[in-house]
Amino acid sequence: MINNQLASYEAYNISSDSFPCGALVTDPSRVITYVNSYFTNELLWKPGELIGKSADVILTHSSRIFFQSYLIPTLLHEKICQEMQLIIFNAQGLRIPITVNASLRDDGCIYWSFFNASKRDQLYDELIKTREILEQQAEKLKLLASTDELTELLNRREMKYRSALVLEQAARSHQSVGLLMLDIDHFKKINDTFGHLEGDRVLKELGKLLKEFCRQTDLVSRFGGEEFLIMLPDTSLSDTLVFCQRLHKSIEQIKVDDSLVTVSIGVSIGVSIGEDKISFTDLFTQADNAMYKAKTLGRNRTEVYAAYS
Ligand SMILES: Nc1nc2c(ncn2[C@@H]2O[C@H](COP(=O)(O)OP(=O)(O)OP(=O)(O)O)[C@@H](O)[C@H]2O)c(=O)[nH]1
Repeated sequence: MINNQLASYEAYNISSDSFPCGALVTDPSRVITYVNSYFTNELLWKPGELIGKSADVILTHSSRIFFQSYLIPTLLHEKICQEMQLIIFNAQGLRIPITVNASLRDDGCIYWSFFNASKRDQLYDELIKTREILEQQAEKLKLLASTDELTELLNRREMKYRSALVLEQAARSHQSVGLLMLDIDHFKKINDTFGHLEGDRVLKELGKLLKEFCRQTDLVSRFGGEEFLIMLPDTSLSDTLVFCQRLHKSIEQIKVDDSLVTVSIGVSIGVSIGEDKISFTDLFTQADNAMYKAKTLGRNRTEVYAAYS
């Protein structure tokens, strides 16, 4: 039966040279005793450069360490190891990633099969790159979903969400929270006089100023057209009012001009203070009422919600 099979292999001229992988045998001293023609055809080694040499000649430094410290002990113990990853050199010193299967025979010789894994590594690289791109896109989408495009401040939805969390935390730790509703005065006139593009520039500049003016822990948002909402965690009424006075001074520095007129920006601010457990909607309504009071009383000023004034 076996003789018949060998005969049929011979008929097809099959030998280990026919397989599209490297075949290599090492003796008990890890000296190479056989390589198939894959090493010549694909890896450009001449058989004379390998036969009689230690297997170390084809291994990179780190693969040699892995070979000695893991592969050989595993083979001695299990007699077989599969799908191990190594890097070998071709005859020109090029590093080739390979997958190795090996079995240890009773005579101490090890039979190795080497599969070129360059394509698999390329695929891994492509997958890693794709994952990085997707992560960056997800990050951008997250930012777009939570920020206002023009000013890059938090948008209305994100502000509501984060403010509610801050209020919950403040109620637990019995801290007061300042909420400021800030509305640019006569913004329609700015648009009408200087154009919408200039109006947009003012919104952007104010957004930048607010971001720089506030602490990292404050929440700063563009809540609507020319309305900004700011939440100051752990801030009392008196500290909030000091903050507002400084803010008015700072905002006055923003100018709009054309060749004929120069105008300073003014804002009306409404303040409410969350001391006990209060919902975002209630605190917001209070600040909004106070802001309308500031408008009514002449603009470019801060008013506090009636309960505190
Ligand atoms: N350039 C620009 N203008 C905007 C934007 N969003 C809203 N506006 C304008 O802001 C103006 C707001 O006008 P009003 O609500 O009358 O308020 P105001 O002129 O500021 O007057 P007071 O608030 O009473 O001081 C309108 O002209 C809107 O078109 C924006 O994104 N860009």
